[in-house]
This record gives sequence, structure tokens and C-alpha cells, in this order.
Amino acid sequence: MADKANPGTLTDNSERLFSFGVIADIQYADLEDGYNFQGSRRRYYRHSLVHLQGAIEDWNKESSMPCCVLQLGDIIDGFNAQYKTSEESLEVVMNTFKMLKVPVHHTWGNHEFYNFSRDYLTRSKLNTRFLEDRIIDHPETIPSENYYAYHFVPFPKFRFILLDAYDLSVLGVDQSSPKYQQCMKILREHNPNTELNSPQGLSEPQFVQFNGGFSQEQLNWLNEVLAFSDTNQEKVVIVSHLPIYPEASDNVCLAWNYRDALAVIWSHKCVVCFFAGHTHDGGYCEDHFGVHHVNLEGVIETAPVSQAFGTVHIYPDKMVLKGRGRVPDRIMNYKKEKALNF
Ligand SMILES: Nc1ncnc2c1ncn2[C@@H]1O[C@H](COP(=O)(O)OP(=O)(O)O)[C@@H](O)[C@H]1O
Repeated sequence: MADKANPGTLTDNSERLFSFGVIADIQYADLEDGYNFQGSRRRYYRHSLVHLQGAIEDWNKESSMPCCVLQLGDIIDGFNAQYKTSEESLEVVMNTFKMLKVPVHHTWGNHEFYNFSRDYLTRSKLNTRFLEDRIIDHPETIPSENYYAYHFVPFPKFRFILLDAYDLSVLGVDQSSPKYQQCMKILREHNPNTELNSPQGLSEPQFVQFNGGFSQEQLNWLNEVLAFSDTNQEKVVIVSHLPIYPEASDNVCLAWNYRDALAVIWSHKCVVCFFAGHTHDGGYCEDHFGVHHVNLEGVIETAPVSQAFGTVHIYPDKMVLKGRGRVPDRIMNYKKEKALNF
């Protein structure tokens, strides 16, 4: 929980192109503090809203205003469903986000599905697909309605892709639906435990009920968007609630078919970094293909004395994460041949 000694001295403003904000796992609930399942980490359900307010104040005050904020999922806690406060709590958090002067892109995590069905989410303010950019004459880059994913271009030559890591999941879908049956089959094939949230004894511990995965349809779409970005020499940032790179994450927290997502990403040269939430502890690794995997520290497990959010500044040759509180600063260089000429 140690805060950084010397944040903010990473680089100068001279060649900065644009910036964006990142925040993960707010998990707000109007409840007393609690603990995670293992009882090892305190969860500050009420204070998470204060953390969000602080983050928004900082982003609004930044000298170069971020173009947008990426909310990496789990915006309210699953406990809200138990106390029948889901809609009320979502309203409280969304009203807080209204203070932000720039658009926010909302990702969906497991806690969204503890509180709401997929149909409800699709109709809710958490569906920010209206912020997508469509590529004229390239219909293969338009996502289908079967999953919640889209892409947008906040700055020329930089494409952001928001992925649906619960596209394959038993959460939020009608138990009588074929999709539920298909996903339950996948889960049970990999997890023989009676308690499907338990990874005990699993060779692939990510196959638990609180995770999910990417359908082949979504991966095919991702492949098309990345092919377009390669052809047009774009840089790509990908966002998902679930992480996909084992060395940057707790193995239990990975997307079910993280290898399939990696295979698509690694078959293209355009992806610079992959942001995820879910783990709460944070993590980072640059993979062998030069993709930077950042797991953001979760707001919910951040003590009131600290903070957990960041601003990413984009330069022609790198992205620089300026973390606040327990989010560390990171310099994420593009591979040499990938540096942009501006
Ligand atoms: N090892 C485990 N065994 C059984 N159930 C678990 C285990 N870990 C988590 N769970 C359950 O899975 C659900 C999600 O876990 P939780 O840690 O709260 O997720 P998140 O980190 O997304 O908040 C909770 O209902 C929790 O009780």
C-alpha cells in the first residue's frame, strides 16, 4: 500500500499528443467496510465513492485534460443485489461521474452481472457503445449485438478497443437460454467442484464462475479491427475487465480463454497495451511481443489515506501511466519499429 515517493517526474509535456484516465473496481455499496473472500484484504465499500470523487477532481484539474476515462468494470458491488440497492447505488455512482468533464467508457465486470442482467445493462447508462467510431466501408469492423464491445479513435492513429470478457459466462444470462447451457458446459468441463467459484484443484484455475471469456465471434471481430489498424499504422489500446496475461495477473483472475485472445493480439503488430481490472492487487508485464499488460489496482481495496487511479499520457514513442496512490507510474515504450513519426 506504499505510495510512490516521487510521482510526476517521468517526462515533460513538450511532445505529448493526448491523455486518458483509467480507474478500476470501484465496487461502491453503502455498507460498512468488509473483506475479500480470503479475508486478507479490507474492502472500503462506502469510501470507494470518495476515491472516485477525488479521481474526477484530479482529472478535471489536469493541465492537459484527458480525452476520456476508461472505467474498467465492477462499478458497484454485488452486495447491492442482496440489499436490493443495485439501481440506487448505480445512480449514486453515475451522478458522481457526471462531474467529470470528459466522456467515460464503461466496461462490464462480474459485479455488473451480480446486480443486473445483460439485457438490463444493454439498456442502461453503463452501455457506452454510442461513443463508438465506425469505419466507413469496413463493415467487418462493426461489432455484432451479441456481445458488448466497440472501438473508438480519440486521436488520429490511436484506436481503443473495449472488450466483453463475459461474452462467454453463466452470469447475467437467462438460465433457460442456449448460451447459458453452452457456457455452463464449458465451465463444468474445466471445473468439477461443487462450488463453481472455487478454483481448488484446477489445472486451469481461471475456470471459475466469477470469470468469463470471449466468444469466437468476438475474437473474429477483434481480429478484423486489428487487421484494419495494422494496415493503417494505428496504435491500439485494449480494455477488458478480465486480464489475459498470466505474468501480469493472479492465475485465478484470467479470462477463461485468455490464450485465444493473446493469439489474436500477437498476430498483429498494432497493440501497445492491454488494460484490465478484476485482480485489485495490480500487476504489470511487457510480453514477448512488446504488448504492455497493465492490471490496475482496484479502488475497492484502497485505504482512505491512499488513492487508485491513473492518467496515461501518449507520446509519439511511448505511453506513460502516471499513477496516483497505490497505482505505480509506468513507462510503456512502443517497439522500435512501431514509433510514430509526428
Ligand atoms: N476460493 C473461493 N472459493 C469459493 N468461492 C469463492 C472463492 N473466491 C471467491 N469466491 C466467491 O466468488 C465470488 C466473487 O469473489 P470476489 O472475491 O468477491 O470477486 P471480486 O474480486 O470480483 O470482488 C464471491 O461470491 C466469493 O464469495
